[in-house]
Amino acid sequence: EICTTADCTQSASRLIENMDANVDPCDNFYQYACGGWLKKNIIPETTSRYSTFDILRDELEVILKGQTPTHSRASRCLIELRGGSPLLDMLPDVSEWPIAVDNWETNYGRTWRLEDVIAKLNEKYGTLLLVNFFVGTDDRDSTSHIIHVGQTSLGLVSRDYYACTGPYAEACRAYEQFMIDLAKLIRKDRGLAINETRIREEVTRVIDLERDIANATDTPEDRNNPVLLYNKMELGDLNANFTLEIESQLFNWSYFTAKIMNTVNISVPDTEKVINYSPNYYRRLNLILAKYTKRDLQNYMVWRFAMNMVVGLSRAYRDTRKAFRKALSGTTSEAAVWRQCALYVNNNLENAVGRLYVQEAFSEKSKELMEEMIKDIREVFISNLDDLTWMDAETKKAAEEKARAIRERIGYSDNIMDDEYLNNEYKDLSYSAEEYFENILQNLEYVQKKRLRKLRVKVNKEEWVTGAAVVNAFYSSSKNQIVFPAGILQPPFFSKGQAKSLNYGGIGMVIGHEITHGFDDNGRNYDKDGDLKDWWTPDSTQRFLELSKCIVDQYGNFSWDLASGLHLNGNNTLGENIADNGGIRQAYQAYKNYVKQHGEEPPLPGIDLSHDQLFFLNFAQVWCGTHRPEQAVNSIKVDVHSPGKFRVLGSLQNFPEFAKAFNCNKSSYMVPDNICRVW
Ligand SMILES: CCCCC[C@H](S)C(=O)N[C@@H](Cc1ccccc1)C(=O)N[C@@H](C)C(=O)O
Ligand SMILES: [Zn+2]
Repeated sequence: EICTTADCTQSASRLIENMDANVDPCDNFYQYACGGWLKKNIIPETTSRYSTFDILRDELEVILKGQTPTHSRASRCLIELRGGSPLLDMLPDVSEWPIAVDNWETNYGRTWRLEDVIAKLNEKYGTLLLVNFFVGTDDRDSTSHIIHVGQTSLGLVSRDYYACTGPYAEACRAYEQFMIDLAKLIRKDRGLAINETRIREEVTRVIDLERDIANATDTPEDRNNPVLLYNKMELGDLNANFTLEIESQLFNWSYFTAKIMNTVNISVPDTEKVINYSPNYYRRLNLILAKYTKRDLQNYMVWRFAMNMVVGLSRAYRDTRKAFRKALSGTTSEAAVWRQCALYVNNNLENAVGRLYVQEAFSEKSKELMEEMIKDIREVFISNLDDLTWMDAETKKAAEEKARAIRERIGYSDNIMDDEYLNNEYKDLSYSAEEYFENILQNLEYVQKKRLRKLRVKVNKEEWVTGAAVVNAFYSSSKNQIVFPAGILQPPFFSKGQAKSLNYGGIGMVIGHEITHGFDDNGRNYDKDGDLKDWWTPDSTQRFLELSKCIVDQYGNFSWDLASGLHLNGNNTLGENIADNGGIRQAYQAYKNYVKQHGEEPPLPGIDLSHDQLFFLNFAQVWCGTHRPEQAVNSIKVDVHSPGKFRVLGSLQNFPEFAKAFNCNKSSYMVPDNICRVW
């Protein structure tokens, strides 16, 4: 008989609302699953992407709003009253922004050193520029931390934007105008003359410099093999082999490292081992530096810092960024203040916020249900190894060991419920209601110092890689750990009262996704202890690469209308696509096992679909959503995930059980001639 509980009724109505039953599921399952959602939902002006996922995150912010003191009106007024002064007052600390001050050469240029500025921006402002110096887990010794130097991030999010043509033209124009407007506004506030021509000239040099830097960076495709990235050397070798020279001043790596690590009382000898993630970038960078002056470099670096800080200042300063934000995300208005605050506080005080969220919204019962599902799906992954004709027995054995070694984290870390632990975590922080901007600076320094201090400390494998109030799930290759924060343990992914078909199509698929990450093009390079060690036979590696190529090509063939027809990057999204393809298979088989053991579930009211079909429908509806065109171009360049629509189409095209569940015939779009399968 039909299930008429509240959970069944609610989930049935949600499924019916979101779908478009007039579409043939075998023609376009995404349109079939989400047609109703797409008709009813318009992207709000304040968001760049709007989907089931984003709505869950918005709802989470509402819960946080209820749990945290609302943002006082007074402090909003104070932010307006203070104008740009909090930023202007700290610029001298980073040797000033030449374009927005007079006599820079006299007051700063003479004693200026590249190492000093990069180091200060790093250790005090958590801004990693030009030389990306950071302390992280040693890929080949996951119990230790080690210094890394990598390539810089870019103001225009991806190196491709610097072509400044086609879909990138407006972003470049807006980026340049943003810098001009900010420089003029600061000079005006400082009562300095504004020579528009001179400002434009200097801004052009900064853009040219950053374009050269962008072209010096390795592409994401060249950085997806962790084995090739792992270049271990001594700190002293950096001086010998990676010369950086600016106006005939040699960059001293030892002096630079000391400048940063002295601030956390850690001495680093020249014999210290470091990892250089991007040797080629540093070789190319030196050639570029020869073309520019100290002033250009300083203009560039302070700009990259200031451009991110205007959001914490008055309206006039925030407005300089509007056109740039529109060009990169498509939004035409800022998110509501309380949402900005909820998001900021969640990102900066994740354990305090996580506790409030868990107390309000998480039920302990979820934990044991999740443990059972993880057990089921882990077993399915392992038993599926037997079917893989492409992997030899030796490699299969190692794969099984790694799969069994995966540790799980569900809901939240017990630490956050421990008052002493939490008070200790925040003991060095002291905020003031009148100094919003300084509070932000305090957080930047706090987080950065915490990271730098880890160098001489062992990796804590028990530490969670995420807060609890997060609608997402994670895999950590160095911890060989899968994590399901409380935020994702809710409908449509999961609810103890909803049908198992929906739970397996929702969170079940997520569980499979995270487990499969341990075996994707990146994760497969790490062994069961999270160390970069090859546990594959050459033959199995060869076969893995061939089968992955099928997925690279399949997703690379998808052209995205919202991104003016740009094709997905099958390489940059490979890991997530392999994870999706594994996840859907494992979750489905786990569901079939469940039914075999416990019998068919009662049908849902008002929707005459089998539970096999409901499994796929719920999986697909997680991805109902749409993007603003600017955001689509942005995400196709930087997001490691394929857009939701293609995550649904790609993974279901590769899974014959889907076609069977919907009786799709061989000629339909959802049943391609050849399918890809890795796990
Ligand atoms: C920088 C990357 C951060 C997220 C990476 C993890 S593995 C991830 O991909 N999580 C999945 C969770 C998931 C899986 C299957 C189905 C639904 C949801 C994910 O897709 N995360 C999206 C929302 C994201 O991080 O953008
Ligand atoms: Zn993932």
